Amino acid sequence: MEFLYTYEAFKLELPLVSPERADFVILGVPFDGTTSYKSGARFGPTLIRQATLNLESYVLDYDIDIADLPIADIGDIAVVAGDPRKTADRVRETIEELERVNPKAIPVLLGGEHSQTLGAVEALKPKSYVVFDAHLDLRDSYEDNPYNHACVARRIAELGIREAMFGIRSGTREEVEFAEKNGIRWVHARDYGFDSFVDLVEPLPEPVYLSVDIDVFDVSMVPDTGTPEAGGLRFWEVIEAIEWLTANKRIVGFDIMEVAGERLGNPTALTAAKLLFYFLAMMKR
Ligand SMILES: N=C(N)NCCCCNCCCN
Ligand SMILES: [Mn+2]
Ligand SMILES: [Mn+2]
Repeated sequence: MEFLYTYEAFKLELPLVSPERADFVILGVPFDGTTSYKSGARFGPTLIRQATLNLESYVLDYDIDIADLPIADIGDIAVVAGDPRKTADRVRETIEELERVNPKAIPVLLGGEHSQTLGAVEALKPKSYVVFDAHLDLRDSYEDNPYNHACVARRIAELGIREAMFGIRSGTREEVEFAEKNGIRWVHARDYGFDSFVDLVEPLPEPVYLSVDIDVFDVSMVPDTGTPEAGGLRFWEVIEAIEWLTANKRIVGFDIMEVAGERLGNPTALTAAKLLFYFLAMMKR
């Protein structure tokens, strides 16, 4: 099928099916318009897909071969350079197009700036937003733009969607106060543990949208991202949490955002690719 705003990208090197028949639909969002520190998010989708070439499709832990799963790759969103709102509208419209032909498909976004998660959430209308991120992303506006990547959780909260955040280690006093006033619960990276994850996520209503800003991981693992932060989570901490989530909550959408860089095979992309394969496998466990 044809989507209005996507173009053919370098696709995932797995046996692929059409979006009508897929359980999972990969969508690249190469938007890089509001990055405040390190640029290169426009290469995120390509970097992640290319990094998957290094991986076995068989995931040892679950005895699942993701080459056996019905996965589609519908390419990348044609971005409106410099306009995160217009680009996120295209993300929303693309996912709405997909919902019309296959309402059961789970969109999997590869990004690209975190600002673009808003478009996916607007289309999918989850009741809860679970996010791994170094940053609160609760600013009302940043660099004069309310659709900046640093505001995405604020815009999502304003839709009445419940939120829980993990791996946080950066924010402003205003963001902390906004979270407090609006019942947004978050766990500092220093305090993070599996039990804290279950405590916060268990009471959340379904369905859930799951977002991983790649900068949640320690900067040593993910140096190629827009706003890297020391003191992050380890790979298996995030995997164990998502294992619980996929086993216990209905997930309607997933993304891995803020992957950047200009060198193929960079550690950030390798981390994102591994996370992608684990997510797909654990959804079918
Ligand atoms: N959500 C985010 N990624 N936020 C990052 C904000 C960048 C803070 N710069 C601080 C600059 C101080 N001079
Ligand atoms: Mn972040
Ligand atoms: Mn973020």
